[in-house]
Amino acid sequence: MPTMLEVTDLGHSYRAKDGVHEAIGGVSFTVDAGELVCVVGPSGCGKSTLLRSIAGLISPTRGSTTLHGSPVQGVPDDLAVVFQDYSRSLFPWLTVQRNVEFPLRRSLGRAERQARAAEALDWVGLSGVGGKYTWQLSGGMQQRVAIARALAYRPALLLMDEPFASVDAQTRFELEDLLLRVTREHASTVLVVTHDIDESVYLGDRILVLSGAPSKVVADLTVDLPRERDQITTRESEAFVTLRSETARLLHGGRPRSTKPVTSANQAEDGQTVASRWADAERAETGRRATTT
Ligand SMILES: Nc1ncnc2c1ncn2[C@@H]1O[C@H](COP(=O)(O)OP(=O)(O)OP(=O)(O)O)[C@@H](O)[C@H]1O
Repeated sequence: MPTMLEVTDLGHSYRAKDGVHEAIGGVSFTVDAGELVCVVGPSGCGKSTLLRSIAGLISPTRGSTTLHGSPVQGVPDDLAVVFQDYSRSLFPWLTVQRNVEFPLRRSLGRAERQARAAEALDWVGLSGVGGKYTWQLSGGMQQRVAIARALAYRPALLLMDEPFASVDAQTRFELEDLLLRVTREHASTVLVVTHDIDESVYLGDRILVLSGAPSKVVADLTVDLPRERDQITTRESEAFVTLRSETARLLHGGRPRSTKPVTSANQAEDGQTVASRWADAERAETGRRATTT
């Protein structure tokens, strides 16, 4: 499969009251067309910053991103983002149908826009609710509207930032299955940021494990599970349990089991160096938070 996304030595620093805070410390990876890649990392390591940089919403302080070969400078036309907080990303004064049509208003005529929105609502099982307002729907249904809106746009890359963190556990499972079904049916390329290790294994073709800030890729794990997944049998399988443990171990500063570099694109780092820097960063972050609260 051709490379859809190429992130090279991406770094971002914020100006803070007490100086400069380096959130991302030089991250490199690629995502092939049709892949679903999950990004996990400790809280505050810069996952959202990474996603916002890839989306062109902020300018990284170093490195570069290309989307199907074109440098990302500003928000690319063929990219869609789904955020955790659906209540802030959907417009309460528009109907569900109009919300889904909204990003298409400049690129398509009315009839085609309506057809695309209706089709996307059908993909997410919401064909009957196009005339309702978003506030008349449950949280899970609202997030399905947000997913439909992103898919109707037919993006080259779908970015998702903790997309299911605001719904209850049962709805989360349903939305995970919905995402797997619709993105596979449409061969979508997806990058999902999540803090949930189980979710990263359940959804991903690959998992990128980030260190604490300034974050780096400490492991690029291939999810060796059948593409057809099931909330019960997949989660019970030995391969799932093993990969979940390995991801958790790496997240808590364990050394990558492999002695070879974690990704060909990532600057090779010694696992011990990463682990100890991670612990240092977490201690610094805890101290920083304690002094600011
Ligand atoms: N606009 C900003 N200005 C200054 N610092 C920021 C800004 N946004 C984020 N940060 C800091 O950058 C670091 C990374 O934040 P980010 O939200 O990207 O992390 P995260 O891994 O997504 O966090 P979480 O898992 O808690 O959602 C944090 O220390 C955060 O406080």
